[in-house]
Amino acid sequence: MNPLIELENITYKKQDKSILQIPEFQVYPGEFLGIIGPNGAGKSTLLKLMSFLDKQTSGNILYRSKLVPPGNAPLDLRRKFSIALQQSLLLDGTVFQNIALGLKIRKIPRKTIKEKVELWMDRFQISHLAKKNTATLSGGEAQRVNLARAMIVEPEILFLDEPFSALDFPTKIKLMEDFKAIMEGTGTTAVFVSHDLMEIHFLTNRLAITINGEVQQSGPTKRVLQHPNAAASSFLNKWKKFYPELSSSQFPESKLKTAGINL
Ligand SMILES: Nc1ncnc2c1ncn2[C@@H]1O[C@H](COP(=O)(O)OP(=O)(O)OP(=O)(O)O)[C@@H](O)[C@H]1O
Repeated sequence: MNPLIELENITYKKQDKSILQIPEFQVYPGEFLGIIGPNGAGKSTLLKLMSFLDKQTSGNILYRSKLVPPGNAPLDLRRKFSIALQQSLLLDGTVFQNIALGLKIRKIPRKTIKEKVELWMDRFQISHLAKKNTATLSGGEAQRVNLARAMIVEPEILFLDEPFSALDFPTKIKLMEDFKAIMEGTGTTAVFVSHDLMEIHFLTNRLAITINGEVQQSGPTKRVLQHPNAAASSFLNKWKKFYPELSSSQFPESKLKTAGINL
């Protein structure tokens, strides 16, 4: 399968400090790719480069095998992507208006916008909030609006930077379950930066462990978690206090089930 995005010999530096060095990395169609690693490892920077929000210092990024001019990705390409961050960054206005935004910018007819907003509010179970001002939403509601707003434009890739990390545990679990079902239903490719192994295990089917600006290991999520290399182990070891079974060959599905997550 041809990758959607390919990174070749990427470096990223700030004030002469090397932040990323990635000889090669790919995002494949239909996958839910997780990127995990310690603070400052370069996860968000990697996501910004792949979504063309920032420009690499050297190296090439290809989209569907075509070289994208560094720092100059065309608008029609950038419009193929959606991004959802930890802070939902909703505009003042109603839930309906916020979700409609991307379609309005694309000059979609009003009737189609209404139908699509209703569909996506239904999928994210927020139809009852349509007329509410976004300033009055709970954290979980706001993140549902944020994700609906990102998905309504039917992106080729959805980039997610810790969208669940500010939510309390029961809110997070319910949203992740609903979100997973939506993503499986649409088959949208996703790239998901997270600190949280539970989120990664629940949502992703491929995983890249990033440490000190390098992708230390990547592969199918369960395989990477069950058979981490030496560098990945040093990061994953910190999770042992939450998931002691991680040190054995069996990843702790029982623990997640106890936490209310069905795999
Ligand atoms: N614009 C910038 N100027 C200077 N340093 C930067 C800049 N952007 C990122 N960095 C540095 O690059 C490194 C990687 O940052 P990045 O935010 O990508 O890491 P991260 O893995 O996403 O971290 P976290 O998990 O804490 O969010 C950090 O040391 C950060 O301080």
